[in-house]
Amino acid sequence: MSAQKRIEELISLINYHNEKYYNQDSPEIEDFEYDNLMKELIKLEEENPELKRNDSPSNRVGGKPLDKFEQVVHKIPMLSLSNAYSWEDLKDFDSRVREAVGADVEYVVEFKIDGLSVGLNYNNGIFESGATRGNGIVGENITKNLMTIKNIPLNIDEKGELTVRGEVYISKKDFEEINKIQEEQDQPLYANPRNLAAGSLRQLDSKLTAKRPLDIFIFNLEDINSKQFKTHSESLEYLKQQGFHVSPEFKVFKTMDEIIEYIKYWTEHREDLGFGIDGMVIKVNNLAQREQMGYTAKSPRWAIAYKFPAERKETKLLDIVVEVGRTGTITPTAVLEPIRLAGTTVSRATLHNEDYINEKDIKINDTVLVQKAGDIIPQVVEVIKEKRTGEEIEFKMPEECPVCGEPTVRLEGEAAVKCINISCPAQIRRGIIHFASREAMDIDGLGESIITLLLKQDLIKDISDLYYLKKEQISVLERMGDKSATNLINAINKSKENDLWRFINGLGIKLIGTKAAKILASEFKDLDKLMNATEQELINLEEFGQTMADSVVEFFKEEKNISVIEKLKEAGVNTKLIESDDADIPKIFEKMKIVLTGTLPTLKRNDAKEMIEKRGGKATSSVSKSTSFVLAGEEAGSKLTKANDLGIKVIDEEKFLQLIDLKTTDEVINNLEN
Ligand SMILES: NC(=O)c1ccc[n+]([C@@H]2O[C@H](COP(=O)([O-])OP(=O)(O)OC[C@H]3O[C@@H](n4cnc5c(N)ncnc54)[C@H](O)[C@@H]3O)[C@@H](O)[C@H]2O)c1
Ligand SMILES: [Zn+2]
Repeated sequence: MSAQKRIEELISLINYHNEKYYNQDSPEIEDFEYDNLMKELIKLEEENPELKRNDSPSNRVGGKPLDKFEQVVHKIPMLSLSNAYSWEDLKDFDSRVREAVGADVEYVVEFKIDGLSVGLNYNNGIFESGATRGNGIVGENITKNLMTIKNIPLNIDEKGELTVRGEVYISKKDFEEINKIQEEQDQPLYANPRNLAAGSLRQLDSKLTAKRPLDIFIFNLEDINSKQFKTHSESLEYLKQQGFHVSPEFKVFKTMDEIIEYIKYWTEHREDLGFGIDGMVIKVNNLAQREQMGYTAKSPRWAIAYKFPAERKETKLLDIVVEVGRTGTITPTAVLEPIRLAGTTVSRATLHNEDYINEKDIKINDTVLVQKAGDIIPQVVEVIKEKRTGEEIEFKMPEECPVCGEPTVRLEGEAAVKCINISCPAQIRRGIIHFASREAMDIDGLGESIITLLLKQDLIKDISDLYYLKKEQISVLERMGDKSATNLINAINKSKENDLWRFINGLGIKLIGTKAAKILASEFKDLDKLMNATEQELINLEEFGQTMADSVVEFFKEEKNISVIEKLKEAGVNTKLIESDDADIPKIFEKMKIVLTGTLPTLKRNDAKEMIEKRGGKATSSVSKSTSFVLAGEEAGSKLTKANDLGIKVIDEEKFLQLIDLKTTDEVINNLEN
């Protein structure tokens, strides 16, 4: 695969996983797999700078804010942190700092709390509003939910305007307890305290948030209009006085050697803490020096996060069992002779996937080294081969789903073996929730609780059954009535008219999110055509690659999936692209690749994009020889330089608006040449 194609695919995949991790609080892959995708992308971008896209996730923070919450633009951008994994990384950081601001440097070292970042705004002594990090620029307004956290003061003495940033977290004890309840109720476990904190805080109903034992540590004063501080440590002391629950144990140091000693101490003792930390954050203390060093698009240059290595111990691997996750991934889990590790008793460890087991040559009855990393869930790192006795038994991943019995698949280029049967009981509830969700079929009133109820009462077995529900079946359910039953039936019926991309997205094909669903809908126009698409046709699509193509092909091979789709069609659910009035718009940009860059004076980026697409053009993000023209606004940056280098026509908004009124492609070309 060409570098360009792979970059495109990596961007699609990373965006997809960002969406799952940051927006749905339910990652589908392990952090280390995600980090590998990101590393591969960064490496390819470094090797091919001309292919680097402005919208690459490698220069952005986190996910995108969900529109179920009110969106807020942060007064101060909420960035991420760059990472260090070794003493050497820390020393490099130290050199960079000293090079930038001189030898006289002080650092503050703090815990890196494993939670969710929030910003809090105060004015006139009152807590006014608070938001999640979102994409760093725009976050979600979660003020009401934050008000339920008792360690967030609602009133402070400071009367000026100020913004603080902190980490909302959940204690280790509560994390373990909640996961225990999840396990008892056969619900998915939370991967780490961060996902749990995030899920709890981003509830639409703050009463639900109030039920979760959330707490907060404040770690930065972002902005204050009534005072001036010289150092970060001074500002933290001040925040303590104001009644904030400031990150404990922060300390000031002069040299990296002392910092390393301090970090070593906490590496040993972090288990004594009641809350989870996944590293230590080192920050330049002097605020003027911070300003001098500045920021990258993603993180401050004056801080770095040191991530703890995992703790390890030896034990016996008694058995390997498999579990089908809510996304269909079949994960092998090691059953261990219990040991104490990093403060908790460990009797199970994840083996990730088939390759992992093969690479490490892990067998039942082996003596293994187990580690607990930032992810909380322990893993088997290696087999102690010298301790083999000949009693070891080889393990094979199941060829059939242990829950529904359908054949399992392993997609090209993917590590996971999966059950992709959309009516597999192990994943059905989640699949239906996804189908009805806003980004998919958008069925009003069909939320998690009613879906659970319908499943419990055996009224539905898969998504197609929704369209066969009768009002009388619903109105008798708990907390439903005649009116809400009618509303629900109407909403379900209305969704039959949805455009094709919603249907495709709703199917929950692995790795196919909203964006990919839209591409598939506009390319194939008809579900039947998509169902017969070849792998090569799919790979050729923009932003697609082998892994995604494979996932689509495999999905439509599965007989169960076909029968659900047939049932949906019979119910009258639309499976064709809805060609809107856009049909009348002349396709003057047919076959053209148009790059949008910078901020346009009046048009919003998305609007310009839509105008291009409605006229048959492709709005792309990287300038190349095949670019037809560039529509540039203010601060257009590197793309503009590149277009000029390649001799590609650059136009402004005014000119663009002239083009829009033309009737034929020839007219456009003539106009561009003049
Ligand atoms: N598994 C997946 O699908 C998936 C997807 C996306 C991201 N991820 C994981 O998420 C990580 C990236 O997340 P990130 O960008 O939030 O970075 P990060 O969590 O590694 O570090 C930045 C965050 O640390 C927090 N923090 C805690 N204590 C702090 C302190 N004392 N000072 C300053 N900040 C403090 C802040 O909230 C800040 O936002 C990666 O390691 C990646 O593996 C996983
Ligand atoms: Zn199954």
